[in-house]
Amino acid sequence: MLTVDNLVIRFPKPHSKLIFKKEYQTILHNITFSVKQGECLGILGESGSGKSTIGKVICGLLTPYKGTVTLSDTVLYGKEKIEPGILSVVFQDYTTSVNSRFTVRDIIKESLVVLQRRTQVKLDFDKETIELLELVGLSADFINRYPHQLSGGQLQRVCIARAIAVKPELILFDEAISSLDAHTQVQIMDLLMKVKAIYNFTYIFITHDLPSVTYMCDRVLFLNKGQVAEIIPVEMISEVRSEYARKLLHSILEINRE
Ligand SMILES: Nc1ncnc2c1ncn2[C@@H]1O[C@H](COP(=O)(O)OP(=O)(O)OP(=O)(O)O)[C@@H](O)[C@H]1O
Repeated sequence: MLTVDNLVIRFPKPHSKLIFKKEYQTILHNITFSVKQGECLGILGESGSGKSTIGKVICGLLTPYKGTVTLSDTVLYGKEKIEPGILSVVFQDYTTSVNSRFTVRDIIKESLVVLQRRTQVKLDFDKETIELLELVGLSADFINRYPHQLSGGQLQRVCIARAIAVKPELILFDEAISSLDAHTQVQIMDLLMKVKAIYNFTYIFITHDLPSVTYMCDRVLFLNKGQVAEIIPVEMISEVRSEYARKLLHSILEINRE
């Protein structure tokens, strides 16, 4: 289970007029939510609302000014060290999230090495990689390919295989399917649902996209200017109470209609 409690993130203002003191801009204001084991939480909000900043805190790229993030009884950013491989991230920009000089074998092996170290069980890397490739819908012969020899959808499948390979507690998807075409998006969402059912993974799904939230998520968190406007089960999404969530849903539906 992931628990985010009273998270505050602030950044120094770039053009502060103060000379001896830094001025700060608060980006996330006392964010509190939790995600149960096996649950998928969608984070929906306008551009600049702070969605990716929440993701960056959870995956350790940013340290909170205040608040705590706890994953399976481990306080991230506390004195305890995060166990490597406890969480995985899949970003939108799959081209820059892999080393272009690595083959698919090398990309996935990085995760398998972490898993081997954690479990102290010797792995047959090629066998595990081929199984993972098959799980994400790619045949064994992809193992020797380089990123430039793959389509966007295929490369994102490799990134998903890499994320799964460490058997993490939680996988964070930050706009992970947004740049794929509609058909590939549906295929990848089906794949993610299948993988989640097999491993009972916990997912956080950051997106602008309402249909993917309703398709994938159990609950949705509406983020407005760095504040939680509302958290609601997906099947009750048409009954949102906060003005922000109502307006956001309305504007998304209008755009989709056009
Ligand atoms: N390192 C940083 N320094 C200063 N400001 C930052 C930094 N990172 C993000 N911000 C600001 O924090 C705010 C939230 O950014 P964030 O990327 O989390 O938004 P988002 O909801 O993910 O947007 P999008 O959907 O466009 O990706 C933005 O105003 C952004 O300019």
